[in-house]
Amino acid sequence: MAHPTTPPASGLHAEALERKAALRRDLRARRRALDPASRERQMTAVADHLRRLVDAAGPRPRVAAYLPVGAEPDVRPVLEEVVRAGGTVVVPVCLPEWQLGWTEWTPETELVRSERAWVHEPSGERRGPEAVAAADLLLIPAQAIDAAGGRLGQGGGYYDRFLQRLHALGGPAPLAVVYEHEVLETGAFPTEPTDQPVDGVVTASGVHRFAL
Ligand SMILES: Nc1nc2c(c(=O)[nH]1)N(C=O)[C@@H](CNc1ccc(C(=O)N[C@@H](CCC(=O)O)C(=O)O)cc1)CN2
Ligand SMILES: Nc1ncnc2c1ncn2[C@@H]1O[C@H](COP(=O)(O)OP(=O)(O)OP(=O)(O)O)[C@@H](O)[C@H]1O
Repeated sequence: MAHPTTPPASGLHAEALERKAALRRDLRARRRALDPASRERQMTAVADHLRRLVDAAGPRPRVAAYLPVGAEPDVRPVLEEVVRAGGTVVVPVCLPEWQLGWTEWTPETELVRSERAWVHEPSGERRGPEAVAAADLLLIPAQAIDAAGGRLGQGGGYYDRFLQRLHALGGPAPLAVVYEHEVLETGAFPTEPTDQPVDGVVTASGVHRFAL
């Protein structure tokens, strides 16, 4: 049997989950249809903003980020620069029960297809949330962010569960990285009590921090 990519829906939330699933399909299609010139322009600007955030962390920056899949914003060039500059990068790995573990990454790290989600990840030693709590910068993927910092992800609830655990440890403020058209008005997607907001969002327009 194939591994389920999303947890079973409880009856109570079924309607909200269906609305989110429909919006996810639209957003995926829009990402794939992005004009290559616009994608390129946005990624260049995003990389400039990310470089400034990394520089502000001082020497040997410690960054927790994601390895992009599909048409997700490509943060990899900046992650490569972090490693070249003597810093460290940790990336997520999908564990059972929709939990995220973390593992160190360099441009040489071999990636394997996750058994649990449509992502590639390193097969090295798994670390817990303390690997991220020690980071200077935490970049997370999203399909959309609303004007209050609400996050629409891939639907696994991986980051909701993880951010809840991270907050108990302190740790860096999570920043989502998305395309400009993916910052939506509040109410554009339903939020649930378990949804963990982000502290800010990085787009081509800049770094915007929400008043939480
Ligand atoms: N890069 C990345 N890593 C991540 C996540 C993520 O969202 N992005 N996750 C967050 O929980 C976890 C994995 N969950 C995922 C669940 C579904 C899909 C997926 O079906 N992706 C589509 C379309 C992606 C797009 O273009 O927007 C695909 O690849 O077809 C990806 C990740 C952990 N690692
Ligand atoms: N801390 C939690 N404990 C139990 N269930 C949770 C928790 N956080 C989220 N969930 C459940 O996980 C499911 C998926 O959540 P949601 O649609 O918010 O995923 P997402 O944030 O888009 O996904 P991802 O973080 O993987 O990108 C929902 O049914 C939600 O209720």
